[in-house]
Amino acid sequence: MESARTYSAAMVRTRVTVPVSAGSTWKPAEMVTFSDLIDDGEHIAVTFAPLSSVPLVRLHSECLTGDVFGSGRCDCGPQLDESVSMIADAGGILLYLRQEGRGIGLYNKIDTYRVQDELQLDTFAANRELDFSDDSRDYRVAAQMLQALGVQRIRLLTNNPDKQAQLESAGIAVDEVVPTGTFRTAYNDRYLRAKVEHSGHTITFAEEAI
Ligand SMILES: Nc1nc2c(ncn2[C@@H]2O[C@H](COP(=O)(O)OP(=O)(O)OP(=O)(O)O)[C@@H](O)[C@H]2O)c(=O)[nH]1
Ligand SMILES: [Zn+2]
Repeated sequence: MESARTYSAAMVRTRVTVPVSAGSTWKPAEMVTFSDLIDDGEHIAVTFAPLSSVPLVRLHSECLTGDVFGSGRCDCGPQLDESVSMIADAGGILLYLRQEGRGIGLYNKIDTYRVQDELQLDTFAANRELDFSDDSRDYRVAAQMLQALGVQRIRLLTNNPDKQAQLESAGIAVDEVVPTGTFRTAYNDRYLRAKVEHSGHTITFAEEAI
């Protein structure tokens, strides 16, 4: 991967409008693809009008098990639904980043699930058990996508401080961080607590039993 200073500008490749189901209605969304992204991934931007000069933006890392199949082991599916609704209402951009398993890929993530179950490890310890780093995601590609869309300042929808830090290092001004909801279940409670302990996510836990 090229360094932050030397990567070339990405360009918009194709824009198409599709109707997207958001809440109880359909909203037109533009699906945008790119050329010359630094990691050669097929990342996609989904934009909803109106786009203000400081749009609401979500960087969502791919999670096939949660986003598509509704797995309750994580909070990705409900976070994605919430993001689409909020951005469809307010206008803004969802960057759907093909960073499955915090960057290690789908099969490796499922291997870490097996290790979590067999050795009673949390999500980060299981990565290390299989010789992966805690989190291999590089968000410079998201900065490139925003710059290709002409966006320099954003309101960022996340609980993950690393997304803000990496975007700012790559030249995107984060004027405000908007927290996502807390989508806690009996199945993902340990996963959410590990995110707070290991990567400093700001997640508020209600005290009631689940
Ligand atoms: N390696 C690994 N990856 C996981 C596990 N559970 C979920 N993931 C991945 O974690 C990522 C979560 O992505 P996001 O929801 O965008 O990021 P986040 O760090 O939780 O930050 P915010 O949701 O923005 O607060 C996805 O790529 C999932 O596939 C796990 O147990 N192991
Ligand atoms: Zn997930």
